[in-house]
Amino acid sequence: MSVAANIAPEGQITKNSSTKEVIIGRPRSYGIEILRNPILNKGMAFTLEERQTLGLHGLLPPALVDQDKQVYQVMQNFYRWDNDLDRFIFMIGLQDRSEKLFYRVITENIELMMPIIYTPTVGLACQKYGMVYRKPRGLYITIHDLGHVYDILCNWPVDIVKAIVVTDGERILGLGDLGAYGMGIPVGKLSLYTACAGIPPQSCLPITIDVGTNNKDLLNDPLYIGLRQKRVTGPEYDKLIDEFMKAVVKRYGESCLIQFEDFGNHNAFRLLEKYRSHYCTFNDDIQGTAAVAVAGILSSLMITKVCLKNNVFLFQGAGEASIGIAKLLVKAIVASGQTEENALKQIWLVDSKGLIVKKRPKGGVEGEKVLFAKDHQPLDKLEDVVESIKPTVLIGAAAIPGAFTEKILKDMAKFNEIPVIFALSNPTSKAECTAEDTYKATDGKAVFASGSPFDKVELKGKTFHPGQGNNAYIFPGVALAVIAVDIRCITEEVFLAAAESLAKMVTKEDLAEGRVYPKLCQIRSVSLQLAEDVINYAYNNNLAYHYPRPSNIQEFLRDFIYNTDYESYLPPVYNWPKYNELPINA
Ligand SMILES: O=C([O-])CC(=O)C(=O)O
Ligand SMILES: [Mg+2]
Repeated sequence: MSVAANIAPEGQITKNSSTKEVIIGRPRSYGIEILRNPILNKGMAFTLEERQTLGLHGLLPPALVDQDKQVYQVMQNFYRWDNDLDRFIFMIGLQDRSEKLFYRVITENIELMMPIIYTPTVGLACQKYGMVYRKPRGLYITIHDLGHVYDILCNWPVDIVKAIVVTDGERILGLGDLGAYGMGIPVGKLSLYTACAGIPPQSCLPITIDVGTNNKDLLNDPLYIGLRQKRVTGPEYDKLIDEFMKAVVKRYGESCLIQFEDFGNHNAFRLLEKYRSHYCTFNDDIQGTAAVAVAGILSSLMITKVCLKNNVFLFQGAGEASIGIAKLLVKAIVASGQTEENALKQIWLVDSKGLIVKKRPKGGVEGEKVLFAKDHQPLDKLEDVVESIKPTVLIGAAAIPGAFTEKILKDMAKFNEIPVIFALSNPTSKAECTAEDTYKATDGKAVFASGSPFDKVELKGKTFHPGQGNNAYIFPGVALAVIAVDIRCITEEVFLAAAESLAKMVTKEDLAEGRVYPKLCQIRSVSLQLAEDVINYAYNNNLAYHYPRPSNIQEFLRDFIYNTDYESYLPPVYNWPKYNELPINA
């Protein structure tokens, strides 16, 4: 018998499935539901009046614990765990219990928490998602749901969603195909929407599109939570994505932002080109990463003092990140007054077949790579390429750990007074080299940044501060701008504006310490400033639909920002006359 069938009108005696006669009518109190709802739950911070009014009295221990003390209690628990995966599970548990407390803890301890709820730990959590999974968070749309995607979106209990992060799990960080286990990424990215840019969590929706996985380990994993089949590709895949895009607009309107995350290379570029001018969408791995890397390059040139047009850029990898960065870099070079032709000459790429040159013995050059193919003899090994073209800036984004060998790092220091080395692959285990390797091999001369965090390095009595060139400096601020002023077409120039904004926020002190990004502990104020700069760019270039243009953008944004303070659930006190003094109707 269904639960609904058991519920009788208030006070009526009925029978439940266990034949005992009980009063089942409307429960006297829904208080327990409030405690079970992470959006409403304040735990022991409910006041005595609230406990009595809401039917919570007796359901909680008698002590009152305000939010400050709850934060202290959370942190005490957090430090008890001796590994990051347990800390991740603990924090997700908190998110499931009390959303406001979760975001207060994350926001106030962002430097400590980001490596847990985001890269690198989120990567490990995705690899073990079958074990980590506790409660539903986000939507799963599978290839078998073709024709019903809108109905699934209608099952999401929130009617106003402003932003979706979607993955199909094919290339989760640098870890490859994790199928439905990839859900950790949209969830983690959206947590940063709130923690870094104050976007209310209720307006965010994580989605995993499950078309199967080609990861044999997962197909044999008894805990796997996704479809146990090979990836569906081709027209059927495209049909599902197309239906998904249309269903989002039907359910949430054309202003709903759709952030693509961790799709395979072949789909990422294709889908971005297909949808970018008709939908409010961007690809974080192509465009977000591009903006953060270009920002890092612009600020590292403040240290090296080599002007943009005199640099030689070499990319290890020619996938989403490398091509995205290379293309945005061309725009940055052109914006500094050079021709596109000259800008392209400065940028070299290496893929799995070696240096990208026009005539390759091992097959041709395709797609976006064609732009960057050079008239040069083919070279297979990165070491030979570095020796031959002598880059000033070396960027890794192909998830090949150790790709930047000691010889390469030493050569970079030989060819440049201050070499710039970015090991951007995630998580930490996939970085092309470590911060320590870099500083040691270059005798502390290099400017270094990585996608996932590295600790500071002590060398010969000096302290080096590696920067974290992660798109987390970009996507929350861009998303806030997009949502706040209704930007419906997110152009490449928006990301250039974001990159310039981020580079501008790097201070002289940061540069003096070799840091090419603002300190991570400032990421919240950085994201808000970046949002403001993007909003100004959008209004100046007719991209914002929100009308009229706010006169004070900071004040305007403040209205949007999620507040982690608990609200009172008691009714407001009205200034009415006493009831017995009210005139009585004749
Ligand atoms: O998630 C991150 O840390 C950065 C990113 O988008 C990726 O590596 O795919
Ligand atoms: Mg990504």
